[in-house]
Amino acid sequence: MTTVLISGLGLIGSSIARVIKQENSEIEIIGSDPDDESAQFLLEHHLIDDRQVFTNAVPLADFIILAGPVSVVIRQINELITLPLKPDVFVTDVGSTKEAIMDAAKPLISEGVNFVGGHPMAGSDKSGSRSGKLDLFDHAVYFVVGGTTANPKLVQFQNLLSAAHLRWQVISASLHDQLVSEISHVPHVIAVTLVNTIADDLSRNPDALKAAAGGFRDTTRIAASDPTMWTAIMMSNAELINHELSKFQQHLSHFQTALEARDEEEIKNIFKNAQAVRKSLDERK
Ligand SMILES: NC(=O)c1ccc[n+]([C@@H]2O[C@H](COP(=O)([O-])OP(=O)(O)OC[C@H]3O[C@@H](n4cnc5c(N)ncnc54)[C@H](O)[C@@H]3O)[C@@H](O)[C@H]2O)c1
Ligand SMILES: O=C(O)C(=O)C[C@]1(C(=O)O)C=C[C@@H](O)C=C1
Repeated sequence: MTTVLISGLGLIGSSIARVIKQENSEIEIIGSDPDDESAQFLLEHHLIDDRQVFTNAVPLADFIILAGPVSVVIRQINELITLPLKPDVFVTDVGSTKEAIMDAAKPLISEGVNFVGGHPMAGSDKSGSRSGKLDLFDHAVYFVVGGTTANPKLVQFQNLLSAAHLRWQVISASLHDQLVSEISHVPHVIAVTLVNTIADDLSRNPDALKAAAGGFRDTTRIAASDPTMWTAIMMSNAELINHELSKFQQHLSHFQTALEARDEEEIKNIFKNAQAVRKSLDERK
């Protein structure tokens, strides 16, 4: 019997459990999470078969999927070095940054443990196991760091997730973190900053926020995400995010200069450029 340990039964961990059970119901999934409510929900819905503490579950697992916040993933990788593991265990994670995680995994890898970093490029502003969905990852890119198709256990792991029809992409940790700083982390900071700016301005009239239509809602949905998860992401990719934020500030200053000068042509050029780029994103889908 194949045993999969999922540590972290929130949005991503529970969605992975759903995907595995969809086509591989015979696989035993052990869930591990300090949150009783998330674990209980998955047990009741037969999406995990058992719940155990991390240290007890690790020696039983053929596949270990670390799905807690990035800071917890790093802590658990360090813990794995001290725990008894099955000789051919495959260890992976789903964390949103990869350099810090791959660095933490170096001692484990040099002990011969089959560790491959991972990151599904799909998610939501919701958290917890109730929010997980079978189709959360449908046709999404799934980044793989440190793995090749010559790794039979990685291929088995990919087969476990076949119900999600993922688009697997091998990438280096540094390129990954650069890319996600631009397409995920900075957008998050901007959404959060926008909400806080407006909230300050509207503090004496809270009902005004309820009038917000699609524009505000679409640009700020992700600001409702879990602060613990996002703080861990910021802490582990701070330098690149900071660098990208400086570029953002330059673009913002450029826009302000054009606005102050009532430079109609430049304002329209800025909008035209963004429109073309944003439309091309939908065409490529
Ligand atoms: N939310 C997204 O959109 C998204 C997308 C891709 C990857 N990720 C990454 O996936 C990971 C999980 O994110 P999520 O959205 O599922 O968050 P979540 O908040 O829904 O779930 C995280 C879970 O980890 C649990 N946890 C905390 N400490 C733990 C510990 N010591 N041992 C075991 N579990 C522990 C929490 O109780 C919670 O249930 C993060 O590393 C995140 O960066 C998130
Ligand atoms: O769709 C969302 O709500 C997300 O925030 C998903 C999202 C992102 O696109 O930034 C969030 C974090 C991840 O690591 C990957 C995906």
